[in-house]
Amino acid sequence: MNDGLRERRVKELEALHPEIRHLLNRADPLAEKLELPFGRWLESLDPGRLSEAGLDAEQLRARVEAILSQAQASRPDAHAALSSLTLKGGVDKAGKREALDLEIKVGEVICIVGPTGSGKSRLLGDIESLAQGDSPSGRTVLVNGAPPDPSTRFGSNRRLVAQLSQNMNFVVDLSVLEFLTMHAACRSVGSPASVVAEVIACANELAGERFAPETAVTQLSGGQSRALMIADTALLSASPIVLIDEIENAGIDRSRALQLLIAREKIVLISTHDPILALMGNKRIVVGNGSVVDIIETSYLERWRLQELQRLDACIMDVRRRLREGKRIEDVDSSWGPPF
Ligand SMILES: Nc1ncnc2c1ncn2[C@@H]1O[C@H](COP(=O)(O)OP(=O)(O)OP(=O)(O)O)[C@@H](O)[C@H]1O
Repeated sequence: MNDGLRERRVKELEALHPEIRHLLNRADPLAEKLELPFGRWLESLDPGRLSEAGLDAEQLRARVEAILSQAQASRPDAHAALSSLTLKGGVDKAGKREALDLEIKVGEVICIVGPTGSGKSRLLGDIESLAQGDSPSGRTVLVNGAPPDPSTRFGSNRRLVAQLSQNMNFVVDLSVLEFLTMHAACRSVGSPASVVAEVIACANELAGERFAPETAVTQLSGGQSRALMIADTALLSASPIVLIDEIENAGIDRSRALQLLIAREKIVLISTHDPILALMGNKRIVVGNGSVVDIIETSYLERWRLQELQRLDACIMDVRRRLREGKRIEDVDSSWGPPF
């Protein structure tokens, strides 16, 4: 154990992270020994009691050290140095060379489009694993123009990339408030209560139906969990690269979700079949037969068209809301124009 940890008072350690408090309490109810340095506290533990709790002193020390180093790695400044991501071509499904050399800068939003089965998720997977020619596509991903070091790729703190996959299933038995408070504590954010409140407010803005802070995360609907994870990623995650595999269902306000992520100076890559999302990026990567076949910059005229599409989308969202509320739609706003 390093001297710094040995000398730190138990009181200080347990205040740093909820999991440490939980762990130390399991080993020994803390009240009387809070002022002890951690090293002395470990020596004072009753081995019988420890083994009843399914622990031993060495395991306890290692776990505390791991939690502290994870919290350190996920601090906002841990990846402050990321400036670009470069994708270098591999081969398509037929083994033909892929002509790809794309540098993506922080702040850019890149959409990935292409038919079903064309390789959109594979491309996201390559970025998630920071592939080095060792995935089925043979692509290489560079961070700041160079191959990432193995600790970034394989370390337990691979926080460079956050991936929001299509299925979000919670397994922990916590309320939304407890879950987010724990995440805020792991990230050591300043004013955690207000950040947590902001995440909940944002998630409720994105989700079709509202949920309360006391709702158990396992009780959230698909759309609500997705909205919660998007808001959490935008406001609480330290990862500067965010990968999103489709924001599909349940009436999530997709435009607002993307705006939330764009505002955070991250690199965002989103695989989508949705025309509005596809046009919201700075560029779109077109994938076919397992390789990138084109990279298209969103033009001024396309952005203009996007506004039209967003107007139509707002109409559809409004109809959806009305129908869900059991209302009729004969009296909808006539300014909707041609579709009605
Ligand atoms: N370059 C490649 N070389 C070999 N296999 C590939 C390559 N690209 C994609 N694949 C494989 O092709 C299959 C379909 O790809 P993927 O799931 O990425 O498609 P998709 O575009 O995301 O599909 P969907 O739109 O239906 O989600 C996967 O098994 C994937 O691993």
